[in-house]
Amino acid sequence: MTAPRICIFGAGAVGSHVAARLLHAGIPGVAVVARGPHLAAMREHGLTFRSNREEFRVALPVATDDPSTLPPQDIVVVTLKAPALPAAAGALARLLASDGVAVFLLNGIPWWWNYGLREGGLREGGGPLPLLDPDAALWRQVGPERALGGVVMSPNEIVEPGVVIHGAHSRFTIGEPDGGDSPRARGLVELFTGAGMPALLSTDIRTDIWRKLLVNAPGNPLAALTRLSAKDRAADPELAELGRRIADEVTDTARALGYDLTQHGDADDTMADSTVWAATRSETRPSMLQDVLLGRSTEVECLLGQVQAFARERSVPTPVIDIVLPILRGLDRSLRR
Ligand SMILES: NC(=O)C1=CN([C@@H]2O[C@H](COP(=O)(O)OP(=O)(O)OC[C@H]3O[C@@H](n4cnc5c(N)ncnc54)[C@H](OP(=O)(O)O)[C@@H]3O)[C@@H](O)[C@H]2O)C=CC1
Ligand SMILES: CC(C)(CO)C(=O)C(=O)O
Repeated sequence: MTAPRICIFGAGAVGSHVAARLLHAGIPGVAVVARGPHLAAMREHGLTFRSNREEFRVALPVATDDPSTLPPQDIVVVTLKAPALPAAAGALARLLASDGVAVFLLNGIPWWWNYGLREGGLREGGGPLPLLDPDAALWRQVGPERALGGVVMSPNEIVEPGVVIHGAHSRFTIGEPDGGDSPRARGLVELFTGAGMPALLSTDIRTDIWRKLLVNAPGNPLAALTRLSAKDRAADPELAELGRRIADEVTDTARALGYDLTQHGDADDTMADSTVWAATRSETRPSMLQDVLLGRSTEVECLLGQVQAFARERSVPTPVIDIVLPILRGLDRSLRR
């Protein structure tokens, strides 16, 4: 049997971590789609992975900014930021083999949310979410049936072109939108685990997504708006309280949709670990703060905008999100200019 073709699409912080681990583990058939100075540095010097426990460098056999030069891929690990996804829909659709699968390793509510809903969700059988997939390009071209959901618990940052630093332990949670235990989801979990990236198969990926949102919906916007680390925000009682209130509004919204975030989810131990380091220990800059510092657009809609949209559909009050969201949208607009 030939090795599957695996492509990391959007190798920035998280994607470079994944690519480095797969290549370091000797997994064949790994290609990387990246761009700009990071791509140039990786091509010239390889990709350096650094954490407080280890440092290694891998050569990239195939690295390009033009996915159309790659053969059809069996597995595409998508690590773009959410605002970059719609524009990449056509390239992603062409890159995937007809029976290929794309795992979306992103924070926040994903574009495929309304696919494979079992119960308790919004608009069962509904289609694309306008805030996340405005022209339905992802829904129509990639197709939610080729998507797997992912939750990333792994702080990473590109500190210079060609170098990714990793701030604490990692956990990747992967699941089918319909909660099924499929060979393709299981295969991905085995691939990640075998390459030294602890991974879990989730049979309830939406609950796991909501639970990670409890970290990101308060943490990323407040980090982006204040430019403070998680540790410094946790030390400020007013910011900590604001964060708690956003998390409560996320919990209320999830509950109204049928997701009980007080129950243990598939990735619960991960959440416990994450909450500890995200809230108290971490000096790592959350991904949205990295975006602001680099002058890039932010993941405002998948982290807060869609939560507010869900809340409004279910008449859940979100007074704090209603204030923070327009400010964050304003910041986002200023960065897009
Ligand atoms: N970083 C972190 O610690 C964590 C991030 N996450 C989540 O993971 C997801 C990925 O985040 P992260 O890795 O930080 O994001 P990054 O911005 O670091 O990585 C995305 C990469 O994709 C590149 N890119 C964008 N469009 C294209 C394109 N068309 N072709 C080729 N390359 C492209 C970007 O390049 P350019 O820089 O030029 O735009 C960037 O290098 C997000 O949803 C984030 O919230 C989750 C947990 C932790
Ligand atoms: C949990 C955290 C904050 C890890 O850095 C993250 O998910 C992010 O940076 O987006």
